[in-house]
Amino acid sequence: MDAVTATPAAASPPAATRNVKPLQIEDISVRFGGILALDSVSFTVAPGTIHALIGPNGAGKSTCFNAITRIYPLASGRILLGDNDLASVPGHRIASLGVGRAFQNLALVDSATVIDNVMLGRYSLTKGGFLSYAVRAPWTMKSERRHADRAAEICDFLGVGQHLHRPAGMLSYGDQKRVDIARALAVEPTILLLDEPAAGMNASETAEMSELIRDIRDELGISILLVEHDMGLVMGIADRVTVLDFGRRLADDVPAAVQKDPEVIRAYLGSDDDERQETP
Ligand SMILES: Nc1ncnc2c1ncn2[C@@H]1O[C@H](COP(=O)(O)OP(=O)(O)OP(=O)(O)O)[C@@H](O)[C@H]1O
Repeated sequence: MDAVTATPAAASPPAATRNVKPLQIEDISVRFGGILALDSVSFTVAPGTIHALIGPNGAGKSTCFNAITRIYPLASGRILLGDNDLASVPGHRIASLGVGRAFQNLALVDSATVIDNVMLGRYSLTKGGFLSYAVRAPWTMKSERRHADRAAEICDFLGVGQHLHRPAGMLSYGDQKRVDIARALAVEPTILLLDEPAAGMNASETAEMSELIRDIRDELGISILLVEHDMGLVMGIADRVTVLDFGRRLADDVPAAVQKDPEVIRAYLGSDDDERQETP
């Protein structure tokens, strides 16, 4: 669907069931040698909202996700989740601060069961971490039961509760996507980063994914930052949209306004000599 013709979302009030804080991206820049992949980008994900980050190929969307999760260092700027400056904590602590991330290329262990994959996301919440569970230290058994129950509950919520003891690799692609989101939700995040959740899906799977993303916002009350090329999905569910182009912020507004923005239309449609065209 074209960026300009997708149907805007009906206004829906953000839920507030957890202690959800704003994610503030303040003037961040990321550099790869001579390439400025992000150039002083700012935007705020308001608590309990679905916020889409869109832009043509190479605009800097994945770089932004990787900066938030500390995979890439910032050249400058700040990323605040509530009072916590994410840039000042080690990468492995990001999940425990409340940031969950589901990946475009699924981050599942195919041969492990669904429940074990989701439990992998859970270890960031445990005192002894993965190792004490791996060696089955006695003090971990009771808490493992509790965490497994919660992991199963999350799988039920995502509609994959019937597959708990099947190897993840045996599930359909759509169900594997759900398990990957369950793994991200297992850290009990206050913000969930979703990287192209509808990639590779047909129209009915995409509609189900839209529903699921709405449910996560409305029923869990957490914020969602979404990178997605399917403009039908984005304009249908996002409360707010930030548009990047060549590493710069081009627009930041409600979907209906972004769709009419001439700069955004130009970035997506390109000019006659622009090779970056894509059909969102
Ligand atoms: N690890 C890296 N090393 C060098 N350059 C990189 C690296 N990651 C991204 N880039 C460059 O940074 C720019 C932004 O890339 P990025 O992957 O963030 O764009 P994107 O908006 O996610 O694109 P797409 O929609 O195609 O995934 C591009 O010029 C890209 O080539």
